Amino acid sequence: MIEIRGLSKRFGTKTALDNVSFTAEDGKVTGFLGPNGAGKSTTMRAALGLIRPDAGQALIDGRPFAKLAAPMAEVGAVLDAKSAHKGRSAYAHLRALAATNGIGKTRVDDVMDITGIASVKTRKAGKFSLGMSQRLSIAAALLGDPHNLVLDEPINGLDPEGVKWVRDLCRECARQGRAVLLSSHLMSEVALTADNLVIIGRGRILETTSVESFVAEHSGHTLRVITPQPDKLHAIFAQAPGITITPLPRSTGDPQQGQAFRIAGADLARTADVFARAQLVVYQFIEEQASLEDAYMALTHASAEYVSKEPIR
Ligand SMILES: Nc1ncnc2c1ncn2[C@@H]1O[C@H](COP(=O)(O)OP(=O)(O)OP(=O)(O)O)[C@@H](O)[C@H]1O
Repeated sequence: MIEIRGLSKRFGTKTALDNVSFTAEDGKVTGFLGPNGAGKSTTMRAALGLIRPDAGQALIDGRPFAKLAAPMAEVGAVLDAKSAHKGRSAYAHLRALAATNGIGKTRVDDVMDITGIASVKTRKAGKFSLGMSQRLSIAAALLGDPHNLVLDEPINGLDPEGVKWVRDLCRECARQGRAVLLSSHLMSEVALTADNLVIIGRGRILETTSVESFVAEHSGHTLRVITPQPDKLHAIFAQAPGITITPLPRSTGDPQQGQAFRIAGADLARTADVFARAQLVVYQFIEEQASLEDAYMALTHASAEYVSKEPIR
């Protein structure tokens, strides 16, 4: 179990973490999501004792990293895929790590098999593609057969087969009872892999929830309507509890006249019937599948540090 308790960290005048707390439970994959610069890596580095927080603490199975008796057996980490010595072969890199941590040769062979890099064991790490480097980092993380895994954007650079492999590996590790903390900035990826979600923006926790709850809350159908009679539209649903009407910005291809709205909580056929009986004029009426990515973007947009303001010209 990885417990993050009230972590705060400033770099100069920059607040990287502001009272961050959450738990990555045993037997679960915890997706750690946030836009660039949100504080994911800083939190993970603090959990691994690489950064000293200004306040709060991070505990691995109840103890700070510095107090772990056999760190590689307790927590394995992928922080930087390209951290291996460029001039060393993959095997020599893993062998050196194993030797300094009292881990035998057979485990080196095991993790090379698990991560699919046995056939390139003699190749220098500097010649590895980003995807192969990710596999090598994961092999190093697994060396000590750790009870906890901290994986910072492990799918970066992987091809679809590699992405699926990381997903299956995370699921299998959780099934074996390990705590897996997996960072990403892609909701679509995390939703397929994680049990729980921790969403962070500008160093603050925005939401901690389960994937199941997030999906149930955000992936429903909504209706999009464009009407020149917005007052009439509001009047139709004025007495309808559970139905919300939100004005939408105009999209490319929308009719020139009328105002666009999203209607949540209403059924397509019944709404069409109500519109017909009320003689509401509509220029467009469609059912949309709200995407998880949209919900996540809406949640984090206000706290995104790097947002493009201009379209590409
Ligand atoms: N060593 C450092 N010195 C100064 N500022 C730092 C340092 N490390 C991180 N920061 C700043 O702290 C904030 C959080 O950074 P962090 O790397 O934790 O974000 P992240 O969520 O991992 O982002 P990304 O997805 O881009 O990796 C950012 O504004 C970053 O610029």
